Amino acid sequence: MCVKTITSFPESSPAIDGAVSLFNSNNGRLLLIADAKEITARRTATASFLATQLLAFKKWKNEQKENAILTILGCGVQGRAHLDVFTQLFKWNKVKKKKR
Ligand SMILES: NC(=O)C1=CN([C@@H]2O[C@H](COP(=O)(O)OP(=O)(O)OC[C@H]3O[C@@H](n4cnc5c(N)ncnc54)[C@H](OP(=O)(O)O)[C@@H]3O)[C@@H](O)[C@H]2O)C=CC1
Ligand SMILES: O=C(O)C1=NCCCC1
Repeated sequence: MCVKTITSFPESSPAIDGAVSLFNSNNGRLLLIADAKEITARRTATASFLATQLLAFKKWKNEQKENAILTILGCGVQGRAHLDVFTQLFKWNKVKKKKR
């Protein structure tokens, strides 16, 4: 059994904090408490990549793949996690990062 507790304070930096608690589902014992920031960052970026692959990459012709540009808007925790996952799993012609 697993519970994730998240706080979201958009004016704070980073905006998201929290904890993941994992319990043994046979006896209810607490097994671990982990940082939810890291897990949420990796989970969300991986889900974005899978969605992009199913909805876009699979339908692209070779020419579109060769000319693809990745643009990251906002360079916080999610921006960095998305940059990591999207550049590791797909080859881009150009990568742009937009900060304010
Ligand atoms: N769908 C999902 O599962 C999830 C969604 N989220 C959402 O993703 C978003 C980002 O979260 P996270 O990366 O953790 O937050 P962070 O606080 O780590 O990063 C937010 C970034 O946005 C930048 N930013 C804020 N306002 C502007 C602006 N006007 N123009 C350009 N950049 C701006 C900040 O810049 P600066 O450093 O200058 O302040 C900061 O780098 C949030 O809306 C959050 O709710 C998060 C986790 C999971
Ligand atoms: O963990 C999630 O999923 C979140 N979604 C929206 C913003 C906060 C975290």
